[in-house]
Amino acid sequence: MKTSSHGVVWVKAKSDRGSWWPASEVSDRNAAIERLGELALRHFEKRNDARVFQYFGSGGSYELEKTSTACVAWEEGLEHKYHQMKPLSAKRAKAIENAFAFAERGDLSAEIEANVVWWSEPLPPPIECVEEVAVVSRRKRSREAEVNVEADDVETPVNDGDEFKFPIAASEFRAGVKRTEYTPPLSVLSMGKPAAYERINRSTFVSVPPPVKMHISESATCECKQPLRDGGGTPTLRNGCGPECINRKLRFSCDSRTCPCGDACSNRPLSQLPTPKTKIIRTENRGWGLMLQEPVTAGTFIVEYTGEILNEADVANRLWLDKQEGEENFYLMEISTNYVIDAKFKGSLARFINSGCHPNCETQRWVDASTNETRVGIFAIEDIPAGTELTYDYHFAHFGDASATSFVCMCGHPKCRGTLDAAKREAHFHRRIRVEAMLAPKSAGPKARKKKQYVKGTIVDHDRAKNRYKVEVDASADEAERVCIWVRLEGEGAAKHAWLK
Ligand SMILES: C[S@@+](CC[C@H](N)C(=O)[O-])C[C@H]1O[C@@H](n2cnc3c(N)ncnc32)[C@H](O)[C@@H]1O
Repeated sequence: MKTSSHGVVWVKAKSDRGSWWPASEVSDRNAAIERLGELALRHFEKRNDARVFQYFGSGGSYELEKTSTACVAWEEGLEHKYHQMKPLSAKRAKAIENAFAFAERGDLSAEIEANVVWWSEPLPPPIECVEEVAVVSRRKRSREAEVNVEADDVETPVNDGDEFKFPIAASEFRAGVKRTEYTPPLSVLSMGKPAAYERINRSTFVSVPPPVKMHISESATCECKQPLRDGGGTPTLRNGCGPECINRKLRFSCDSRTCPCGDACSNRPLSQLPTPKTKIIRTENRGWGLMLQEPVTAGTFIVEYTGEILNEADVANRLWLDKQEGEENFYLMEISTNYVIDAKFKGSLARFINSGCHPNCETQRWVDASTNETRVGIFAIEDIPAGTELTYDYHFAHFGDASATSFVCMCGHPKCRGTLDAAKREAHFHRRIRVEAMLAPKSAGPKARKKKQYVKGTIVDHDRAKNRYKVEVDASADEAERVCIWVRLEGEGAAKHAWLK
């Protein structure tokens, strides 16, 4: 196991309000300035004494610091630095996660020399090592093995009083605790509870006019029959408007004023439906998440996605503010351009559900028959056991500036497509395919004739203009390098292909 973390340092820059950040010093100052472009030139052309750092977790950009920057080796005084990091922002947590993963790889001198800038974006390939988490108190230094810390409840902070929980320094890893693929135990870096927000059961209309009840003659009414009543003449169950209800089939929730099933109607507006028990948890690398606490079957309604309803202009304003504040979590759900639900300040537990490439839930749009209001519900798409984290596919659209948030998907599924970006996801990004192509085996030499053959590979790019997909072909035994081919999958000239599981 490599324990050296050569090259990773803690940096305390004046510009960062005096807190420590993990970074790596860059040896080729000129190359860094060139990468940063004009802005850096203007700042630093007169400052030959400036040291150049690349901050972890900063999205790949360099930051050049003046000599006032304090800098210590990664291993030194870690405990002390963590104390200074309270409260830990999501951005810094990500930076530390990246630095840990980077430090674990050992000697970085070659990469630093070559001015490699890969470490801020996707994590480096995992390496096998021992994972241990320490609990350190300011007064007495005790250590406990602790792997999955989760917030017990939103009301109870993970961290209490003087205790700070953090992953121990690379050099302190001890053998025989737990063998696993290295994933930095970020959950324990999170102290406290999710940022404050107001829990609301129904969306509030901020920049869109609130819905008004329509005249009953206009509301969509189903043709269901009143369900059977018990002896007293009162419906005992909400068993009206079942799967055959035309409103339900069209995803309209019935209008209680006109529904033939009356009180027995089960096709109510989302906010009136029963929901299973859930709990907020701290995930390893995607911030907070929502876990199911009781099993549900496929099709079960989980929770309504509520928030403040905004128009396009207000969304743009809020995004601008988010960018100024370095906000990394986005809670926007777009119904249409001028009708966006923002759950950042007000919302339901649905705001904690993360995106997944192999999700167990989906979003469904339902229209309230009495007001025509569109509401969004999260529904299970498979039977989900208790204790499972809930996920749905965000199909994340770039709201405004694409650089405002990270689009790297960290759902952790073996077939993760690596991105939250809807455009890439819809373009079959990272899907496995078997496709017919003209290729020559490499071992046959450069003059070998190409022949039609089926190859397996992964979609890595999409050329929208030409509607072609780039497939990275799996390297066969006689090929040292991977080959990429462009293929058309739809329309004229489409290659024969099949999607692989
Ligand atoms: C609606 S919030 C979900 C709750 C959020 N994790 C939190 O801590 O509040 C959406 C944000 O969660 C993060 N997120 C959700 N799913 C993710 C995923 N699969 N990979 C990486 N980040 C994810 C992103 O920062 C995204 O902007």
